[in-house]
Amino acid sequence: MTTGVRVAVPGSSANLGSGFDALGMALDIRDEVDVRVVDRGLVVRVSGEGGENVPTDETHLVVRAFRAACAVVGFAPSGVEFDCRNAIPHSRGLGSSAAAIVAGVAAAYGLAGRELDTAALQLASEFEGHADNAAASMFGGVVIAWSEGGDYRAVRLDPHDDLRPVVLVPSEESSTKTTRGLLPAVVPHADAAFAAGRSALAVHALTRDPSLLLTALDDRLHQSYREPAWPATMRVVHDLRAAGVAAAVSGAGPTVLALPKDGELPVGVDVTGFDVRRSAVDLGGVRVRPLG
Ligand SMILES: Nc1ncnc2c1ncn2[C@@H]1O[C@H](COP(=O)(O)OP(=O)(O)O)[C@@H](O)[C@H]1O
Ligand SMILES: N[C@@H](CCOP(=O)(O)O)C(=O)O
Repeated sequence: MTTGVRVAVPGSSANLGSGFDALGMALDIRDEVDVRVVDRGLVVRVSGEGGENVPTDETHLVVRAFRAACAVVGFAPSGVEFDCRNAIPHSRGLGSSAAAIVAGVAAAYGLAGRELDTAALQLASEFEGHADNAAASMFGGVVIAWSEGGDYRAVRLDPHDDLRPVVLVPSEESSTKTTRGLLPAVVPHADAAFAAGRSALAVHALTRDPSLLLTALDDRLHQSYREPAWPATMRVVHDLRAAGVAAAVSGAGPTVLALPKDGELPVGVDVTGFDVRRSAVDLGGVRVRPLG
């Protein structure tokens, strides 16, 4: 049995505008976690993003997901050490929590010599509360995620080669839990119909015809309700869209996801206060390899 694994897990952008809680895309920004089985105890070391804020005991999210996955695969380590090197910004809508959870699950499966399976996606999605980010981090590419009678499921799609994501990351944080609380219990039927059409179109635009992205990423289910949490984000989304760039709030915000035709943002859109990062779609999802 392997006594150590290195896990590299991508962040993600969920919703993709019109696909609230359903669509996700993996991004080429990765956290890396080394997990080693030792004689006893628990050690958690964290560097990079969130290093000063996350706990370093059993309540650490990677550890919690690891323990839960160990129970699923029947693996009982005597002791364990975690070295977390984080690159995915926390609480910005780039799927850091899902990535942490997928890292913990993948580490447990890797140490037990098991391939990731439907139970792994189920566990990661239950932890997160929705499967869009978790499936993207697990499988890479573009995902459609759904739940059925309590079971979380997802399919992975190959993104169109021309997708050149740009993420605009503000310094302010926003908790996904908090902004889910801003969503109404019901929406107008016309908005639901709009969302059904646009999200179906988004699947085509993301995989076959990016010229349709501007129309396809238009949302009526979540962004406007959440706007009070991040007005500057919505101003940038509106300005980019008015300039012809497909843009949406990434996940539950406050990052903006843009998919400009050539990967370049137009001059003239004021992005002051945002760290503009050119990215790429991560195609492979979480990677696990033995540690030497
Ligand atoms: N790599 C990580 N290690 C430990 N905890 C993490 C990690 N990433 C995220 N978290 C936890 O998840 C919270 C952010 O989750 P959330 O509000 O869903 O935002 P995000 O969009 O970044 O997933 C952080 O404040 C932290 O408590
Ligand atoms: N569908 C979820 C996605 C949350 O993504 P995150 O990266 O902000 O955690 C939602 O919109 O609540």
